[in-house]
Amino acid sequence: MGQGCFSALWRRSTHPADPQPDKIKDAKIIFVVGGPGSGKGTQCEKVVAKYGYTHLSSGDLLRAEVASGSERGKQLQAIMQKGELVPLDTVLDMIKDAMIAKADVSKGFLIDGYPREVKQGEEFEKKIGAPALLLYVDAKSETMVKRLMKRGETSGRADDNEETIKKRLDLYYKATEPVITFYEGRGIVRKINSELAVDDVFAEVSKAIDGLK
Ligand SMILES: Nc1ncnc2c1ncn2[C@H]1C[C@H](O)[C@@H](COP(=O)(O)OP(=O)(O)O)O1
Ligand SMILES: [Mg+2]
Repeated sequence: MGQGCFSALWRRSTHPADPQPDKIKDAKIIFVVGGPGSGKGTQCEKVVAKYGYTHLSSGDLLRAEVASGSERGKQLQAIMQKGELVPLDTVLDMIKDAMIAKADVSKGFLIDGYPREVKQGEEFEKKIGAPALLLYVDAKSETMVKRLMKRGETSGRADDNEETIKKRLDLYYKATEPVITFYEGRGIVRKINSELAVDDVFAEVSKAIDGLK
């Protein structure tokens, strides 16, 4: 998406009188939650191909915004360079803008990498809507480390190195696992065994999505 388009959406979606956000009010929303390297992105790609959902990865959105050189990207980069957390509202507004942009063509939305903590889930529901399903992509921490180290050989991602991987895993167990417990209370969590081969994992994912209709 060009940055001109993005900033236009940014202005529109934050205007209180604008009808645009209504377009996503009834959208089918799936949260995809799992540790780094558990296979979220891999499964989301397959869901896009089979079901026509739109895949929105919060990390990809942030990285794309930085790469675009836009004003918002520059602000994000400055925050990230200082080693500070990107504000919750910024990530959420980016997701919301991307959802509005795709509302007419999408069968539903896969929200990957968000919420990272319970508070983010609550804010999402206030500003956008409630998820119909939470796919809990579950792999052992040894498996995640192994996959990330391998991904790091080609991903070019600065965070795919042993030291950062440990930190990301710690944060995942501390902050993100409570998200799963929170939504278990609502009965929308489907646990997916991501230790299996990609296609076998996808068979479980498909069953969970088919169960939505
Ligand atoms: N079921 C599976 N079996 C083996 N490798 C897998 C796998 N699912 C994903 N991978 C590989 C692909 C990537 O190189 C790496 C991390 O996957 P990913 O989809 O990028 O994870 P995430 O988006 O959860 O961080 O592991
Ligand atoms: Mg990913």
